[in-house]
Amino acid sequence: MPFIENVSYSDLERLALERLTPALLSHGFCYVDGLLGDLAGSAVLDQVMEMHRSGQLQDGRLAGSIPGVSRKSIRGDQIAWVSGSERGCEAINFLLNLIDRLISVCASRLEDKAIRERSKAMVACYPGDGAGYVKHVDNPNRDGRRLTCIYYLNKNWNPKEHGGVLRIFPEGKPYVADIKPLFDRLLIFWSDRRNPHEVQPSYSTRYAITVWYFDSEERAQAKKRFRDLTASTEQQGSSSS
Ligand SMILES: O=C(O)CCC(=O)Nc1cc2ccccc2cn1
Ligand SMILES: [Mn+2]
Repeated sequence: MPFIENVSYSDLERLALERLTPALLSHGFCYVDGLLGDLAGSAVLDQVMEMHRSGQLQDGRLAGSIPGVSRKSIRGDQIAWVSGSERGCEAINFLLNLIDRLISVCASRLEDKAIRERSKAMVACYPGDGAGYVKHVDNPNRDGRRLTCIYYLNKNWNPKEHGGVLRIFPEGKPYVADIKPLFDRLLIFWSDRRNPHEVQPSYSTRYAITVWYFDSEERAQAKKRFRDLTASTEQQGSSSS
């Protein structure tokens, strides 16, 4: 299905240079509305809704379980990881390519030039049962994730009625930033301790697609630490058995 590329590269480049990069450097986060336009944005929404309808979204996992604390009270999202090449993800793939182009223009001017790779896309749905996501930092311990990019898909979202606001608590700043998860809105922020954030309880179905861009050096070091850790635990395991 051919998509109308409603933003030429120059628009995209201008958006990245004149708005996204300065905001990331001064505030540490920024968002853009009307990224794809209604036609392409709705095509992405339709594909996400079909994934939800067909049961492809599963409960988000926690790093560790806490006895007596229900997972849903910490994070109530249902997720699926997609590369974009799957059948039925063509519009999602179009979105990911556009965000890749935006970030590659930004990366050439941001504090580190090593933003070269990204995660798969995490398609997320908060089912609207009052679940949210407690305050957290995406990358508290240098796992390689540098930028968090979240594309929201929620038409006619009214926070007074539906909640679901993403609240960012910028480190060291006297204010918080309340971001409504509005349709065709792209939010970008530094993934590390500069941006603790929470999703407030959502009372309507709330869809979003997230990708994380890695700093290649930090990612390589994190992978090495993980390899060393698993090697040493296996060694201990074999020596104690
Ligand atoms: O939907 C939003 O507005 C943001 C939700 C959010 O922070 N999701 C999220 C999801 C995550 C999944 C795995 C690992 C870390 C994660 C960190 N954050
Ligand atoms: Mn997060």
